[in-house]
Amino acid sequence: MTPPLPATRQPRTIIDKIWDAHVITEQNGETLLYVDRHLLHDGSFHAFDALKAEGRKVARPAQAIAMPDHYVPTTGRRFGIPVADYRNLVDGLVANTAEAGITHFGMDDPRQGIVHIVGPEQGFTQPGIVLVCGDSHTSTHGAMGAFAFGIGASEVKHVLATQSIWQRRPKTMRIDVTGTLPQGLGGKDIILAIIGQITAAGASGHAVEYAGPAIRALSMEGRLTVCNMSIEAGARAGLIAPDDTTFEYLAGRPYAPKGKYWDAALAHWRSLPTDDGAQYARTVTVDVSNIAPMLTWGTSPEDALPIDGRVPDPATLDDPVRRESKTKALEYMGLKPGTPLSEIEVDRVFIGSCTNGRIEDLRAAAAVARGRKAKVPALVVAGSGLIKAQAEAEGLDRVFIEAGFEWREPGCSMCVGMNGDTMSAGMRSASTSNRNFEGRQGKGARTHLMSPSMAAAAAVTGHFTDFRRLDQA
Ligand SMILES: CC(C)[C@H](C(=O)O)[C@@H](O)C(=O)O
Ligand code: SF4
Repeated sequence: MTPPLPATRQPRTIIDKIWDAHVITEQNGETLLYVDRHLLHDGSFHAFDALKAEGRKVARPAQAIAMPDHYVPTTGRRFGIPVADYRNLVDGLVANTAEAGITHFGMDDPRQGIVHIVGPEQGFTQPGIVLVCGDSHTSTHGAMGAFAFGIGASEVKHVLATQSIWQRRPKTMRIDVTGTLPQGLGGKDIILAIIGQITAAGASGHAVEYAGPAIRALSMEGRLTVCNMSIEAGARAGLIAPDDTTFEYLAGRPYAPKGKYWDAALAHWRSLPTDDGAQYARTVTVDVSNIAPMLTWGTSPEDALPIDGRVPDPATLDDPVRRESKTKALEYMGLKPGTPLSEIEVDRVFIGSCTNGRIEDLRAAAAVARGRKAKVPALVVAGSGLIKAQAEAEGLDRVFIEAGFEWREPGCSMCVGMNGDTMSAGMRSASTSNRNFEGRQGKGARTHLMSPSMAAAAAVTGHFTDFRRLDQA
């Protein structure tokens, strides 16, 4: 009889491979994982305060980068931050990182932006690494083949002090995205279709690998959008095996390895994809060949439908708990069952965030805005200073400004409104961000999630519109 293969020779998923390579020790069902890279933002002050209170120091400052994103103003930056509370947080990050010797991209540094945009952009995010950040959308970085997840403030302190973190091994789940995505649709449509199908709790407790032809065909930007919203399906992390798209994106970026180190890294990265025959706890298939541009109607990202749909009727739901929660959602959203989505009017448009604030997103929105005029106030907020500069070099800022859109400085902005970019109660937005929870963009504000093309189409028509049929709208 042939002896069984040792554990490390069994076919493994990419998730298992990265996990196994980072185990330091195990205790009571938990694993101490080595952390390769750590991202810090202006909400990290609790962790620095706690570290100081314990008289401890940052163990590996070279393995972190920091930047303000949540609290930075998107206008009038050269006058500083007028609100003292926000200013103190942004200044606090400057002081904490200077003391620890951590690289910091300040508000006037062109590299500043949303952490989840800047990590990949700088090549700080790489395949095969464990990357953490005190922010739920850290799953974004999984698009480059990293095992990346959000952590809480006390865990941020632990990582600062030890460069390691205690974790329970997540269950693995594969989401196969099959079919050919219709022309003009992108990562946002895919992830909204996935969450619409599996629900906001569909991946709870799992680390998800997105696979299949529709994922392989996506650009790096589109993949980042998909992985960004893993957390909105309840996943602990979401990742995509690295391939030539990943390597081409990474080559030459400031933190990417160079010369012989690049060659060695590439050989390692090519060994990461899931082995044939590897087992996942769960597998789900989502076919995207026939989807139309997707948007949400309710207060959960799972409330997603194609633009040719109608507001659903909760009365038709069998489960009383869901019936009640969806009825409440419609009440909050001020919508009636049966209303065609394309007849819903909007008051505000937000194009930006770590979901859709990348150059490809701005190009897609500009293609719709070009030669048209915004009917409602629309904000365009690049995900980083470098993306803003690139967009300006391509003349996209002129396209937006001529169409009556506002062209702002980089940050989280109206995705969460922590910097004051909010809208008032009862207002309705078309937003390229990732969360449509009650109050997300201001108390009583109503958020509809969609792609940049769809948000721009809403801006120029004043209602939700299939951007592919704009000439008939
Ligand atoms: C403020 C921050 C910690 C929060 C997060 O964890 O995601 C924010 O980025 C969000 O998107 O809600
Ligand atoms: S852009 Fe939005 S989702 Fe992303 S980190 Fe900022 S607040 Fe969170």
